Amino acid sequence: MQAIENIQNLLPFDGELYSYGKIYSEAQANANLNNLLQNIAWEHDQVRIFGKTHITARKVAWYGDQGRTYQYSGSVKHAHIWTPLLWEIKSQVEEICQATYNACLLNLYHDGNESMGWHADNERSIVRHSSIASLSLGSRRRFDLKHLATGEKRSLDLENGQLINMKGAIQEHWKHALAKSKKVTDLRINLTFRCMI
Ligand SMILES: O=C(O)CCC(=O)C(=O)O
Ligand SMILES: [Fe+2]
Repeated sequence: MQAIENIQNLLPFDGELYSYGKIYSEAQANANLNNLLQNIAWEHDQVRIFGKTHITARKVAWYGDQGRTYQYSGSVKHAHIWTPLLWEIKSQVEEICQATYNACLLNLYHDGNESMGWHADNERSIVRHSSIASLSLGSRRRFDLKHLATGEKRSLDLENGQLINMKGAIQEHWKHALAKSKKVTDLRINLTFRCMI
């Protein structure tokens, strides 16, 4: 893990993106992945595209502070209460990113066929310009960013145990996506810690 002073913004303008590198050893990252596979209430997501509801192959889960519901993607999400491990990871991520979070969206990609399309996390239910910390566990996958106005692109290979942090105006000016990959045959879990209104 790098000291916070050494961390550089990876975006050229209009927002902030930081990578803290791998915050867990390979063994610890694998142990966390296995724990989350077992103990998270995974379910398939529903997304509406051009008015039609689709069930995603990717699985998701919402966790957060007790009794909270969140407006997200046009529906109300009831958050499960933090598991002991999620709470521990949240505390570690808060310390590294110097921010506090009250919710976590988890995504489970079974292999490289499963992906996430271009989007910004710019819902009104997210505190404006707040930090969204994103922890990767499992298979290495490519994370792409594209500036809305200029088309400027950036890409990062996200490793097992790597933590990144999106902040400031990034969600207003950049979209991001998790690319498909034919080469990836194993699973990946991603955790995004968020500050919801
Ligand atoms: O899996 C990833 O790295 C991306 C997840 C993401 O963009 C999101 O949950 O909003
Ligand atoms: Fe996102």
